[in-house]
Amino acid sequence: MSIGNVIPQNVKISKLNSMVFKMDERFKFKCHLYKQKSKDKHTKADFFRNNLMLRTDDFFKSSDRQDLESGYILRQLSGIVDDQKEGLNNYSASSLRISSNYQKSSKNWSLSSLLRNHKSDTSQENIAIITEDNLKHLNMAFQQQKKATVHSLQTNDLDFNEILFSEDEDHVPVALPSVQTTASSGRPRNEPIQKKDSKKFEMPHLRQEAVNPAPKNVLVSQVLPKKTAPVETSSFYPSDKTPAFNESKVEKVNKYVSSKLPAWARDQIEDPSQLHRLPKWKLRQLGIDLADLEEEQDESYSRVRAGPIQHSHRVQKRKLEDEEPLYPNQPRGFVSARQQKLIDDSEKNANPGGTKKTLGVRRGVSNAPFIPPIKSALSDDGGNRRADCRAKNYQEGNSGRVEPAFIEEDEDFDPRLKGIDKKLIELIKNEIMDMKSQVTWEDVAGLEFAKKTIKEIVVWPMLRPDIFTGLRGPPKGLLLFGPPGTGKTLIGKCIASQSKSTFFSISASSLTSKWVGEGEKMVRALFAVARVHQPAVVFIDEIDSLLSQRSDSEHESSRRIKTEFLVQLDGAATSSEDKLLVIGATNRPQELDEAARRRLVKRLYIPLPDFEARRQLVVNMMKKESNSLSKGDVDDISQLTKGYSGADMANLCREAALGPIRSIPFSQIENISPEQVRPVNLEDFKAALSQVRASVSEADLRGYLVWNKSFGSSDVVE
Ligand SMILES: Nc1ncnc2c1ncn2[C@@H]1O[C@H](COP(=O)(O)OP(=O)(O)OP(=O)(O)O)[C@@H](O)[C@H]1O
Repeated sequence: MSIGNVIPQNVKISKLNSMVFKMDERFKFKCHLYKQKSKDKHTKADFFRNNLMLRTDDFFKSSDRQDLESGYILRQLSGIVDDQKEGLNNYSASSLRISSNYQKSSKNWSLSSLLRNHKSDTSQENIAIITEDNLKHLNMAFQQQKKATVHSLQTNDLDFNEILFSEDEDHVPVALPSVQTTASSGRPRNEPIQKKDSKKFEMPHLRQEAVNPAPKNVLVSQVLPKKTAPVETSSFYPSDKTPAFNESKVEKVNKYVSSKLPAWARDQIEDPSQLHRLPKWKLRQLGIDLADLEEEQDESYSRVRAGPIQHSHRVQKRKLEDEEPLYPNQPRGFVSARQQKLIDDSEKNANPGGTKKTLGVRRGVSNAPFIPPIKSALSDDGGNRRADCRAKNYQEGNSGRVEPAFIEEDEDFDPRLKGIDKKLIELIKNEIMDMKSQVTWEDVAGLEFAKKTIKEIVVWPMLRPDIFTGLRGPPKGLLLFGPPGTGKTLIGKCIASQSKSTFFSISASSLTSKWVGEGEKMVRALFAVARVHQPAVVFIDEIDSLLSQRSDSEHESSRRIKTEFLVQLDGAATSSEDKLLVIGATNRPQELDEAARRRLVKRLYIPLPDFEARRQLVVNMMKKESNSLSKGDVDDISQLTKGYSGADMANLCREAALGPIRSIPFSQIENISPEQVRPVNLEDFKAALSQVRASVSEADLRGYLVWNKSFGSSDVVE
């Protein structure tokens, strides 16, 4: 009787399809599992063969089998075994070819698609390749193979290590005996195949197994040692190795595998305590991935300990150091896609410290001890190279900037920069001011109170950190506010060159970025780099544009920058040990956010220069120029320039210095020597006064005075 006879001819494909689905819930479930879990084609082919084997087994055992089911199984068998090119009969090397013959990996793997693929084969001729006799014969051979396997396992002929610890993923296909195909033998299709003994049915590649008869692709029950004949644990491990996990881990794996086993496979398990010995590829066929268990454990571990990156670390460590696998069947060197992703992520983030991204908390910043800028006893006894370096700079009269080579070396190892983009670090480092031109306190005309206060809170604590401790500790923020051109930036430059600290000159625009999210990263990077280079001063000109009052209408990104700045300036995780001073300069103090105002503890009014300051300004500026100004002339100029800012005074001096040039006839300009140019005199200043006016209005000044009265740190005599 041919197979064609057992398939009702009047059943339409769609009907057949739905009937098969109804009848075969188990297979459907496995297909589903398979689709979920399996990624590679090897598994697909193995899975298909395994299911086919199970089905064939059931088919022959079942007394009340349905004709339809029989027909379906036989159709599959006929396709797989007898396909002219890639059937099992012609199976050569690649197991993938079998599966790809029937199912492209991109397509859904289901019975319905299998049936669809066979639509064209519904003719009796095509599906009746195998006769019932053939199938009986197949079953017989199959049973023989099964028996041989079980026998091998029981008698320990089999090398358990090879089965259980095999890293070879290229499985031998199921031990179905081959049958003669029309193509290979030219035998009429519905003619029964002659009975042959199982040896003769062996496929070429299976013949090699005679040396080691273990079929690698066997049923669960075949792989598991029998309860009655337990295998010594020691035989599962190479003698010089101990099991990679302890007893509790074995239990966990057993429990996990047992819980994940499909019902049909669970029925076949004879000894659940040996489930951990199943090879990984076998587990994968069953839709179980031990990496999931590992991850579950790691997640619970990391919840208690350090955070999720710990896991990837462990995986990475295992990969790099080739340490013992977490479970016995895990092949060395094999890393699952999920594990690889975690490794890649952790490498990408370059965050081996495992510091967790937290909101409002300084990343990975330790409470680093303060490093004094001058050579101290601490550095003498090998305490700190940076202190030595800074002390060297100090002694040599260099600016506060540390040697670039040293910075490089230092940063490579500084954990405070971990997790911060290297490009941002570079950008910030470019903002470090190298004060080649020294600015002294004498260059700043007037502003005595401001200078004294700044010396107190900036320069001295940097030079003598041992004295300025506790309550005497310097503030973290200083605000210089006042009319434009009064010397706020100049004071910043002076601090940079006088305090022997690393000076970062930052403008609000360099901290903002068109890329959303980059701004706060810049702020974070700024503070991290500054902490690495402490003692450090961060000078932010026009700070009002960065820390203006927060409002509902403003853009989310600028709001985040502000928040990050405030947190970095004085947040939960900022350390009081940090020698970091932020100096903000603004001529719009009333626009500052109140939280920022609070953090900028010292708020110094930098007023317009008074009479004495204007005098000093004129003297300072004119000393480089040839002039004929008497003391009285300078007093007159100072008197006439009331309300002028420092910048206005500088402009006035420049304008006055052009007076002698203007007095030279145009025809002589080309030939005149510098010595022949007359000196600057009072008349030039008087002429210049009509050109250069005060830039600050009375109304503006009143505004500053009011704000200073409310929030300023100094009293100004009006
Ligand atoms: N007190 C001062 N002593 C000496 N020079 C001064 C003083 N004030 C202003 N100047 C001169 O004015 C120029 C501009 O000053 P500076 O840039 O420091 O002003 P500012 O207060 O920062 O102005 P803005 O608020 O507009 O930024 C300086 O280069 C300097 O030449």
